[in-house]
Amino acid sequence: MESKEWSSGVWTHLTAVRRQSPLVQCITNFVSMDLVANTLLSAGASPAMVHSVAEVPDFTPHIHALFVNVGTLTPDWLPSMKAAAELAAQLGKPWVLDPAAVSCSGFRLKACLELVELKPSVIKGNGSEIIALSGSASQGQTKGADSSHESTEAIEAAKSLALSSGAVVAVSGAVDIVTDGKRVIGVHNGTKMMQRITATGCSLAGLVAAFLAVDPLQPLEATVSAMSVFGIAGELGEELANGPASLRMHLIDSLYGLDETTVLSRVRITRLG
Ligand SMILES: Nc1ncnc2c1ncn2[C@@H]1O[C@H](COP(=O)(O)OP(=O)(O)O)[C@@H](O)[C@H]1O
Ligand SMILES: Cc1ncsc1CCOP(=O)(O)O
Ligand SMILES: [Mg+2]
Repeated sequence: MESKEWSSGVWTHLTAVRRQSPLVQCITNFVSMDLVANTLLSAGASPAMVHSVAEVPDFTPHIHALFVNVGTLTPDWLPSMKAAAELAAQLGKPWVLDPAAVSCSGFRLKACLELVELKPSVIKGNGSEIIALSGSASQGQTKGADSSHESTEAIEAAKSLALSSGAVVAVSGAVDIVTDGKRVIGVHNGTKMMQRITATGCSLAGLVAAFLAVDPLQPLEATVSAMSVFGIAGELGEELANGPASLRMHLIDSLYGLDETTVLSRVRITRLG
C-alpha cells in the first residue's frame, strides 16, 4: 500500500478527531505540557493535564485516551502514571507511552519497563529511546531527550519491542517508523527543523493518543495517520517560519487549518517491510 491508498485514511482520521473531539488525559513532562495541549486543541481534540493520583479514579473512566510521558519523571509521579495506565487498560481505553529520555537513569528505565507491562496500545519514542527500551542498547549510550540514532537504525528494536509488548511501536525521526512487529510502515512527512523545537516528539505522541481514541481497533493505522498529519503541519509551518520559534506557532496554525486537498496531496507513507 502506498501514499495514495493511505491518504484517504489519514483524512478520515483527522475529520473523526475534529468531529468527536476526544478527551485525552495527559500525564506529561513540565517542558511539554503547553505544546502538547495546544497541539491536541488545534487538531480538534480535548486535552486535560490531570496528573494527580488522587484524581485518577474519578477522571480516567471518562477519558477517550491516555497519554503518559516520563520526560521529567520523579518518584511521586510514577504512581499516577501506573494507576491511570492500569485503569485505562482495564476499561479498554487506548493509551500511549512516550519513554522520553529512558536511558538517562536506571530509575527511569525500570519505570518504563513497568509501564510497558501495563499494556500500552502504542509506544512512541525516538530511535535511541526505542533501542534502549527494547534492551538493544549498550549501557551509557544516551544524550538525554534527543536521539543519537536515526529512526531507521531502530527498526529491528521496534519490531522486537512490538512483539514482546503487544504494542504498536512508533519511532520518530527523519522517517517515522510504525510497526506492529510484522508490518513496518514509513511516514516520510515532517521537516528537520521540528527537532529544534522542544516537545515536538511529546506532542506527536499526544496526537497519536487522540487518533487512537477515534480508531482504537486499528492502532497501527491511527498512529500512521497522526504521524503523517503532524509531519504535514510541520512542512506547511516551515514555509511560513523564520526559525524554530515561529515554526512552533505556524505548526499549530497549519494543523488547525489542514484541509482535504492539502492532506491528500501531501501524505507520504510507504511500506518498508
Ligand atoms: N530529520 C527530520 N526530517 C523530518 N522530520 C523530522 C526529522 N527529525 C524529526 N522530525 C519530526 O519531528 C517530530 C519530532 O520527532 P523527534 O525529533 O524524533 O522526537 P523527539 O523530540 O521525541 O526526539 C516528528 O514529527 C518527526 O517526524
Ligand atoms: C528537554 C526535555 N527534558 C526532559 S523532557 C524534555 C522535553 C523532550 O521533548 P521531546 O522528546 O518532544 O523533544
Ligand atoms: Mg521525545
